Amino acid sequence: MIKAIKDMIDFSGVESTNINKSIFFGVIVGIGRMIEMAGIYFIITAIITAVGGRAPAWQAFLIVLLGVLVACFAKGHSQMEQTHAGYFMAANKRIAIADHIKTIPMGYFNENSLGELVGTMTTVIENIETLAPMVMVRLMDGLITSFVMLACVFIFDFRFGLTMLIVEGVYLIISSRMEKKSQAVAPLRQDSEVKLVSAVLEWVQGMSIVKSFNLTGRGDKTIAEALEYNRDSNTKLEALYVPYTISQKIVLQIGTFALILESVIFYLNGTLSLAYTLMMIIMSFMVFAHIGSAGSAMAILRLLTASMEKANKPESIAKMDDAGEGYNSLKHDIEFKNVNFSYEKKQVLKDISFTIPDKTSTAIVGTSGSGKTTICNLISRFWDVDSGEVTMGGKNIKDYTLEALMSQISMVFQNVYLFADTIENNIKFGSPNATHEDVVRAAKEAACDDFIESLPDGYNTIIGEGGASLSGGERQRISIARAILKDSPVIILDEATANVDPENEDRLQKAIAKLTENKTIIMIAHRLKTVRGADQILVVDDGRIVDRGNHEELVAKEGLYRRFILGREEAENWKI
Ligand SMILES: Nc1ncnc2c1ncn2[C@@H]1O[C@H](COP(=O)(O)OP(=O)(O)OP(=O)(O)O)[C@@H](O)[C@H]1O
Repeated sequence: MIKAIKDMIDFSGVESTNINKSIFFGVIVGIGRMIEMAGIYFIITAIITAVGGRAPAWQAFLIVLLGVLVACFAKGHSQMEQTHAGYFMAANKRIAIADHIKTIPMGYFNENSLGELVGTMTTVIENIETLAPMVMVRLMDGLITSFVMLACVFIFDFRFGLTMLIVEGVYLIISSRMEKKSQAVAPLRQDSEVKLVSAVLEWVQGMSIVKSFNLTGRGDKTIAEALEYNRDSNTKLEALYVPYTISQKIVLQIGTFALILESVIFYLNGTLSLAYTLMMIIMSFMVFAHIGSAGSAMAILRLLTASMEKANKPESIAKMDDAGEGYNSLKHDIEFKNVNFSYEKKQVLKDISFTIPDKTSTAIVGTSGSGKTTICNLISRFWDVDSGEVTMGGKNIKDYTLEALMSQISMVFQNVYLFADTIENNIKFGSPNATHEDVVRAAKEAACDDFIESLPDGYNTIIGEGGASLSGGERQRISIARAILKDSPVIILDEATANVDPENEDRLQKAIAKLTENKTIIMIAHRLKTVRGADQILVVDDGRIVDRGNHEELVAKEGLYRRFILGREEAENWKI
């Protein structure tokens, strides 16, 4: 239990101050309750003895009122601090995870399900958000107040103190057994909740496939299994708790009964005054409330430690080495020197070497799966090379911080992802300080100003998640506007023209020309027109550069490129 409390304090970070404040106010609540009890005792004495008329009873009533006020005031503050700590520690954790995720290699997403991360960021942290401060406060103030009360009762009459000590001792032994027992089952429950989120996420993401291939059976089966696992682990945990919570309740009821019985016996044998007897009978219903509250918190303790372990996991993923410096070269030539690269065990790039001179354009062509996208991903350090090196501006890209490197590169992907936000914010994504005028200028240059203006809310139109409410071409032009606004010296284009209808192609070509003006460009191009204009063409086959040169040089010699061109000219109307 001590370790669990220590873990919670570590997890709460800067918010531990608020939790401590909440515990402090919790103890004040206990003191308020004790004042109430003292007031009740004085009322009883005043009524029984009737010495001094009505005044002592009214004065005693004021003491009870004081106790109630102290308890209410402290309870309110304790609750406020607790809520603040919960929401802020959860928010801090989510931000810390998000910051960490930005610095880990993309390989993590190959090996781990996205749902696992989403489940951690949502359900798991939400559990901690609502439960952790409450458990800490109940546990700490419950234990502290119970011990203070126990000490007071001991001083008042050691016979009652002894009974309370035995009852609370047995109660704590049962609670700690329950806490230990739940150690094995609680992580299963957390795991099952994450699995359920994963299953639902996968099902929703693949909805179009589910519909078009009528695979409802398979999708439903995955969700049904996740639900079953969730139900079983929840039932198992609850079943484990039941005998212990029943025993806890019985022990406290016996404790209350024992205190009442003792009061009656001691009164009858003349060792306890009537006033004390009545007060003890009333107190016997109140003295165990705090230990009961601590016990119920102990039941949730393991669930919380399991949640915290899960929430801490993403931050333990090894970061990419980011110890570099800022980008201080004016040049942006890129060089691959004997680069080898594998995704897990599969080697994809094999001893690749080439140079892209500053402010020139390079088209990468090759068969599907030959490694074109991988080359682009290594330039932006989405992954690190296995051996060899990639340099930019004459320095290994690992010698720059990730932020410095990414500030030099803009990417226009084949599948554009837009965030569920306004069009303006999507364009401003890489340049948060840009003004509205800058956004409009970039949109005009990317040939998307017309369609944006025709939308009911113009630049303030909210785009559906992933850009679902726009056509492929519209999404692509917005992503070009985003890149134009960022104005980086290096542009990576991955089949940027693939989604555009012939009508818009001209405008898009102009947009791309504007984007790439005076820049170092690497493009995975499918259109002959684009490839033809490149200063250099790299022909990739099975992870190797098998040919390089400009269009004229490459068509003049026998090789893969020439075969591509001749074959595709006939087959696909001049598309590579
Ligand atoms: N994230 C990944 N994890 C594991 N293997 C991958 C990953 N991405 C790509 N690969 C594999 O690496 C090889 C090269 O992929 P890459 O995407 O670089 O090819 P490409 O030439 O761009 O293909 P295409 O023209 O079809 O887009 C392929 O065999 C692919 O299956």
